[in-house]
Amino acid sequence: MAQSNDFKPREKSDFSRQKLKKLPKEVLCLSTDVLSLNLKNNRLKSVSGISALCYLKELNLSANDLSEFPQEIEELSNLEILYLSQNNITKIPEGVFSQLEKLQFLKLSTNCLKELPLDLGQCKSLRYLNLSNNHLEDVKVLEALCGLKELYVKNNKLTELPSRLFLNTDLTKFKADGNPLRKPPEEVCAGGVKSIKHYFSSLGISEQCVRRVKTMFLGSSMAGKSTICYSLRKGLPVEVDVADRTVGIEISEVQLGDVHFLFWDFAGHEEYYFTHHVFITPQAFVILTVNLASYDIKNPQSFKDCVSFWIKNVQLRVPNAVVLVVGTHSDECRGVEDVQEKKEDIDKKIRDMLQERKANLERWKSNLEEDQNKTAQFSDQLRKFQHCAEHNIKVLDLVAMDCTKPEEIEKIQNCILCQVNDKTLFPNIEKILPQLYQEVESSIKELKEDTDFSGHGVMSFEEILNELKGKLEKLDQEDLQPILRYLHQIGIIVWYEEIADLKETVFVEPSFLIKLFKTVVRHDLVDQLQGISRDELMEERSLSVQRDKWINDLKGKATLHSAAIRVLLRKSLRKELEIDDKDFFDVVVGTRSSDGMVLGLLQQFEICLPAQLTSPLNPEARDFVPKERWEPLDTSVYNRDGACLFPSHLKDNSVVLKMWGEDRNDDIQVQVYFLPEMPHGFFQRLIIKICSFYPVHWVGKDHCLVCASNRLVLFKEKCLSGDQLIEIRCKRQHHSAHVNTAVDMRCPSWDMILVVLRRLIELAQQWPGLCLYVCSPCTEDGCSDHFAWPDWKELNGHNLYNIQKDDKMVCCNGHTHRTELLFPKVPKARSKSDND
Ligand SMILES: Nc1nc2c(ncn2[C@@H]2O[C@H](COP(=O)(O)OP(=O)(O)OP(=O)(O)O)[C@@H](O)[C@H]2O)c(=O)[nH]1
Repeated sequence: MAQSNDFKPREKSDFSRQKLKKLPKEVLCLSTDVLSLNLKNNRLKSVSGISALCYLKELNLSANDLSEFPQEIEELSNLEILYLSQNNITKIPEGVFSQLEKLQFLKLSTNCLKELPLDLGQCKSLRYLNLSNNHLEDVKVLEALCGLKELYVKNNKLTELPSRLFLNTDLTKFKADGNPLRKPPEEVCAGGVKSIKHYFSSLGISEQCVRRVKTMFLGSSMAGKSTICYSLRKGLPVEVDVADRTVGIEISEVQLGDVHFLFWDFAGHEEYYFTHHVFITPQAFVILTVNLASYDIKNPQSFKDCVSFWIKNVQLRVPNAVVLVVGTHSDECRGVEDVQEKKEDIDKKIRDMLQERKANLERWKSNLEEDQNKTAQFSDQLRKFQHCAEHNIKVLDLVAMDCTKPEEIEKIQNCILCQVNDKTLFPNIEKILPQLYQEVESSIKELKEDTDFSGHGVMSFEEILNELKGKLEKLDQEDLQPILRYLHQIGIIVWYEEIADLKETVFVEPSFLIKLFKTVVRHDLVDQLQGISRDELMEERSLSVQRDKWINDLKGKATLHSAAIRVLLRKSLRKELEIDDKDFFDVVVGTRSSDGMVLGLLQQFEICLPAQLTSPLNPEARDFVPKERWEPLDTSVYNRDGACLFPSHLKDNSVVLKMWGEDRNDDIQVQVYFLPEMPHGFFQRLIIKICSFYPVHWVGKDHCLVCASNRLVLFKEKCLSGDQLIEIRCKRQHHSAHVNTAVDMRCPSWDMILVVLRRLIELAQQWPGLCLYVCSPCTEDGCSDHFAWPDWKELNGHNLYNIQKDDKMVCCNGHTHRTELLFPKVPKARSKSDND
């Protein structure tokens, strides 16, 4: 059809979220001049007739029930943007994409694609392509797309990526996490496009195949983790002194057969759990040690402490991890039968626990499906539940052992080797690496031995480059960056290039860093403070009264003064590492006028919150409004030499409760349920995240109150009928009669609640095995009904205020609520001006 002069293209047609099962007449009767059609979030199984809309430039068919690729799309030759994500498409016929010459943006994520059509390579205009969450094994066809700028292939079955895709295109954004990649390994991909480009160009010179597995030893204190690690390293039983507790994490390298193991021995004492999850990374092999002698079949707490706590934590972080349970101290049990009985008990309880988790997820999924029939769309959430139910942790049957016998050490060694060589359990321990990567790794290991750096291994990037150049002449900065990034990912070195202050610093001895951490994050911190000598105090120009205050503030307010941190760090460096170098102390430990590296790292890991000893709280602090620029308070007025708040040390909520008062029925409330459960330390990390944002705050054990513009928002950890949740509350403003409350109800309190909610969701993403369920409870006394929040993850700030369209909502027990008290809805009068 020729375009006439008076042709005025119509803008957009929106038919999203209407539960459509087929294209309605209104769509088919649309004038053919429509340019953009949104059919997202319906239940369409086909889109017959769509080819009539031949001027379409943008078509959104995401979140529908399409199982076949709609062939008619090939006739929409003007199409530039096509969304087809979140359907069940299994195959794309050949010949469609060769017709779509103008297509620039294609989103096909979250489908069931096993392969790509060959003619996709002919879509030369494509700039953006998202193929994440499919079953693709090969993406070679994409090599031909030389104009591609962004490519996402997360969570597929890719083992190799085509080199030309990186060497011949202008790709700037690329994500491939969650693939069993060997060429390049996932750890190289994590470094970004530049690193992958460097990898492929170095691979051209020469390559090597390495078999490497990160192995994490977890379990309660005294279970025997260090004993197994040391014994495997030596090939003989090694007795560990009872007084010699692992603090933090110990890292070592061991070669067993042709597999190179990186052992991470995690401390079993509870105080250290808080930092563990950061180091529990995908694809690792987990060895869970259980002391069989102290395990008590009859006491459910015993299973909880020794087994289920650990498995649940790993599962939340790495949902498809492989766990080998090793039962130690079998020699101290009451005979063979006792060992066998305990083994069977643990194996059975683990099976039941995993089954229960699955059943719980199914239950919540059915609830959501029921809600979906009544109210809104929950496709994202349903998919997440499905994904969690399908990706189950693999827990191998318990192997009992006596760590004091050489033959038992050999037995466990063979068992570990046998498991990692099982391709069904570990499909990708093999990695292809350029020769240069291996050479740099070996040279860094040699450097560690060098006396100049031994002990701390803190080096600048320049120093490393200069040192290595002595051995590898051609190595330059461009080579070293991606290789260090890779070595950081596999845990051989630590390099936080994203933290401005640490960009130039490389820790070639990761255990040094962990030793520094353990000085501050430890169970006996009060004892440590008490043990500070007079000389050590003098060095910090402090008196013993100050030390008493440090102890009192730690006990009473969970706050550790920066001066105390410096004293403890210096002491630990001198004692454990025999380092006594003032310049080094100043950089690592810090001074009265500048924070050292350790403080920066503790904050980076969200372990503590910078606190002020005499903080000028300002309840009038400017308000946060989504999408608007927000400036924090002028922090220059703060006393620089402050303190750190460790929320995990807090014992009660009295400070918070004093400020907040009683909960009231008319508080605006949102509840976020954690399924299957809340990760350890989640609430404390949320406190740190939120309080870094709202400088006026009060913190308690499991309550936290933040304030801005005289409005208070409380969030607290709760447990209701066995389900764990975080409740976010804001007191309603009470107005005099003449004020239009409806207008004021789009109050900043919702904005503040949403800030907390967004940060919470952001944090939860660090635990891929975690599902969240967000709802507003019915606030009538005694009513347990609630209103589930629909899929809102993808909604932008503006739409968030309109997630429910009706003015009133009624719970299943007949209680009516104004929608704006349940969801952040813009009242009509206000929404218009907002839109303007
Ligand atoms: N008799 C006997 N003793 C064992 C066995 N395994 C470990 N031990 C001893 O138990 C004690 C604790 O072992 P560790 O290896 O230090 O325990 P851990 O799990 O590393 O403990 P944390 O460092 O607190 O996390 C040590 O004295 C070991 O020698 C065993 O199978 N039999």
